[in-house]
Amino acid sequence: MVTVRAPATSANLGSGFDVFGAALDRPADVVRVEKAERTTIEVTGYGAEFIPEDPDRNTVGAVAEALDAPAHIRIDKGIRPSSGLGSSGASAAAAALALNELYDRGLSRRELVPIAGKGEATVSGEVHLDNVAPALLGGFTVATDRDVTVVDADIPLVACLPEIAVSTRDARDVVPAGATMEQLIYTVGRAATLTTGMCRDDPRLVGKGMHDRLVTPARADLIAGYDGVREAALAAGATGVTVSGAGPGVIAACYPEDRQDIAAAMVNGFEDAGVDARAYQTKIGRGATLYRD
Ligand SMILES: Nc1ncnc2c1ncn2[C@@H]1O[C@H](COP(=O)(O)OP(=O)(O)O)[C@@H](O)[C@H]1O
Ligand SMILES: N[C@@H](CCOP(=O)(O)O)C(=O)O
Repeated sequence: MVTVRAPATSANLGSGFDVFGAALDRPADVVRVEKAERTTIEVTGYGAEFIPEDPDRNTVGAVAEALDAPAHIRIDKGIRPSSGLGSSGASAAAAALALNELYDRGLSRRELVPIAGKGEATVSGEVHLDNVAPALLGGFTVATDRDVTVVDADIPLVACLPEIAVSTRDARDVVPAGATMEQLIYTVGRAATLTTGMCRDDPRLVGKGMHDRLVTPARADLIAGYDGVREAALAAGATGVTVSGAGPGVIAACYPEDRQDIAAAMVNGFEDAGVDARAYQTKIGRGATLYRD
């Protein structure tokens, strides 16, 4: 039996739609695999009642197929589905690493990124690697269709998860079809600022670079209370706040000493809008961890 813990991830980080991603220190999914004649899936944990066990509809099914690695796959969800914290991607990444080990496929973590991406595509409708890349490789990742660049950044974060669901598929429908030259210049400036901040472990630059005028405003409309939560987090010391992935999670960058106040401010901000929420005080963390029993 092989067991893998794969972390939650926050994709986009505002200015890096479908490209930037960060592994979070917590929460995480745990996936256990055993060889079997055909793939079967069992799901327990946070939000398990909303996750199909049919291999054609669970992200791990496509991964098992792509690796030609039929298995009994047990998923213990630590990351709520439809959260914006890369829940579906974490399971796919964990399954890719676990099945690669179980069947001695010999693929590197980088080679497993597009395979895990196939699993992610079964639920979001399109391939995007910005969750599975950090889930497998850790750190801050810049994922394009050709390559993934990893920065082992050390940035404190607060991820706040309201008790509402937004599916990635639906949130992709509100993404604008195009951009003006002015919007492109603004986005490139912010993305470059964020990347520089990651390379320097500088929360101020990372927060500044999270600001986005293109995709985030459309998605913020799907999250009850978003504007109030953002204002509250900034007032409590956050250096930047944006929608995590496709939402409804909201992510804030900060200095370590402000993390607790920011977490409380964000939860209160959602409460003011009549929405229950929980906050994770976290930081950029490592990629999936493999255990062989
Ligand atoms: N292993 C899995 N873990 C989480 N969600 C899954 C999994 N397999 C399929 N799903 C489905 O994927 C959807 C959630 O994925 P998505 O909308 O991308 O949100 P998230 O940000 O949580 O990844 C839900 O409809 C859920 O039922
Ligand atoms: N780039 C994707 C990321 C979706 O992340 P998730 O955590 O919400 O699955 C998008 O923005 O659609």
